[in-house]
Amino acid sequence: MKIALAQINPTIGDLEGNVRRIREAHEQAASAGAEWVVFSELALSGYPPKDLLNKADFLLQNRRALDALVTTLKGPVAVLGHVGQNNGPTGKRLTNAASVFQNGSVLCRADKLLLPDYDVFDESRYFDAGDCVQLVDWHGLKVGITVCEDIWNYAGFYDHDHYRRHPVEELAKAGMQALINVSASPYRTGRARTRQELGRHIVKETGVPLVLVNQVGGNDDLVFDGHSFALDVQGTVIAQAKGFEEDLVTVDLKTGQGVVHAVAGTEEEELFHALVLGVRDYLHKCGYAKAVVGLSGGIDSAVVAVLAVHALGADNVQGVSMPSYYTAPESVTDAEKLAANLGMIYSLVPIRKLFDTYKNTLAPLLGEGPESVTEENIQARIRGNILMAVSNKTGSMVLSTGNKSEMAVGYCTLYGDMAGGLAVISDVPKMKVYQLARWINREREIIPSYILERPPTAELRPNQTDQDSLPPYEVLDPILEGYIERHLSPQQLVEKGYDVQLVREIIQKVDNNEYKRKQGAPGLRVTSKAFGSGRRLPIAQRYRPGN
Ligand SMILES: Nc1ncnc2c1ncn2[C@@H]1O[C@H](COP(=O)(O)OP(=O)(O)OC[C@H]2O[C@@H]([n+]3cccc(C(=O)O)c3)[C@H](O)[C@@H]2O)[C@@H](O)[C@H]1O
Ligand SMILES: Nc1ncnc2c1ncn2[C@@H]1O[C@H](COP(=O)(O)OP(=O)(O)OP(=O)(O)O)[C@@H](O)[C@H]1O
Ligand SMILES: NC(=O)CC[C@H](N)C(=O)O
Repeated sequence: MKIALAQINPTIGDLEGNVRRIREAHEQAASAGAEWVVFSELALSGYPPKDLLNKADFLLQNRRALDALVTTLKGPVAVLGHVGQNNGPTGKRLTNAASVFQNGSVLCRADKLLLPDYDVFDESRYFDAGDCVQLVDWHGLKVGITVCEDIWNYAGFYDHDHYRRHPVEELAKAGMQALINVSASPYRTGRARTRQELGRHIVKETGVPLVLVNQVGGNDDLVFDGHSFALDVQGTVIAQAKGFEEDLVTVDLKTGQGVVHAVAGTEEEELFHALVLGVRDYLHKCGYAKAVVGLSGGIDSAVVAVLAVHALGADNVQGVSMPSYYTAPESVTDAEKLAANLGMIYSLVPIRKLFDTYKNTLAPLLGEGPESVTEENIQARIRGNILMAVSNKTGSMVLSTGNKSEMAVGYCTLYGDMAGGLAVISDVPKMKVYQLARWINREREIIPSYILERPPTAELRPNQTDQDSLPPYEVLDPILEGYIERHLSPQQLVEKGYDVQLVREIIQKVDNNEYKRKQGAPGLRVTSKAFGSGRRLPIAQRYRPGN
């Protein structure tokens, strides 16, 4: 049985474009001699379609597109993820389905049995779970068809431990001889490895080969890394699609002969590709080709500029240096050097005069007295305003540069440096930003070395450094990771050796700044818990953790 793993990058709601991609991949697979072509979860609509599923016309378009594919695709069997719609009084709403069809006949439709509702997933808001597992008989070979989460609850291996069903075990009991899984499993650090570990666990326990086809591409905050694969019964990788790009690989389940691409180097390399794909797809899928970013001469904007240039091309990225009174000369020269190294567009717009005008204009309102956070924020907001003006005039999108550590504690200005369409590194803690920068510079200096060496500073008042307001990032980041990603209590953090007062202060800052993050641009999710759709907290609330 020769199978093609069709790893396509669908755009949510672009039925026409997605159908075209599906047809092209099907043709390519047929030319490569495949008998089956497997696509990813909800490949037809793109994953996740969210409340589009509440629109009758969207569902109609989906149904028509599916019908057209079922009736017109000739040749190999297709396994396609799509919205399951039920004609007649079945009592069901929609399902998250994978249909198996060939030359006009539907051989089976597997409705997803386990609907994830944790973190960024919200599936039972839209879908009903399927009733039973599905096996297709292919010339005597019983092939189990599953949809993503269906395989993530198997013999002690799970993402979420509240499901009562174990679809893989049910399939094994029903005599399954090969397992297919259509997935939309988003990237986070190490995820591709975890997926394969799960796969190896399944094939070893069940004794059947596994083919898993994952979506690739960015859809809003989520980045799908692809990395589709097939494993034989020993757990050997017999097909491996590339990471972070469309791909089609074939494998013969009988002989174990398949295309195996080398994947994933270091964690930093993977993160870099995930962020580049996230930026490219967010902008392109929103209809933007160009981006603009404020270049402060600091590490965050430098890394964002590098990512943007890789995602969009140097000619499509503009960096703007906007020095104020407190900007060190090196900040401007380094911004210029960085732009030159990247070959991107560079502009210099000093903001001193604008800042003076603001202060003079506001003096009657704000009174005399020393400068404070108010003036710090005015500078950040002048810069945000300038970047948005460039965006409006040139049709580019502003990329905001705040990292996860700052977003966590609110060390950022609303409508200032938080202005922008996409928060590129808002799920990357500051220490990781440095790691990424060192990886970027691994062969030659792209980010000027002084940017990596200087103490981090917002340069919004004389001689300011981040450490005037925050503990060193080496201390801050692990506390944030414990609190946000691992849900540790203050007491558990203290038991890890952190100062009790410090832990309390940091947690309070995180909790108090929910309002800022709610108003911030969407950010690319690259960890197990990002700010955004997977972390929903009330804003006006008074809960404080006990011990
Ligand atoms: N619950 C709530 N719901 C909605 N809005 C709420 C709110 N609580 C306060 N607010 C509003 O938010 C305002 C305070 O927020 P905001 O104006 O942003 O300013 P704020 O948080 O007071 O100050 C920003 C801090 O970030 C630092 N910063 C700025 C820029 C860049 C960097 C960097 O290193 O990258 C650091 C800056 O030095 C300063 O210490 C309040 O005046 C109020 O208007
Ligand atoms: N002088 C400047 N010129 C252009 N943009 C600036 C300037 N200062 C700040 N910005 C913009 O505001 C963002 C917030 O930067 P700031 O220097 O306040 O703190 P940061 O978090 O340390 O960021 P970075 O590491 O990029 O400096 C910057 O990333 C940049 O996009
Ligand atoms: N689409 C899904 O069912 C995704 C859930 C799955 N456990 C994952 O993240 O890989």
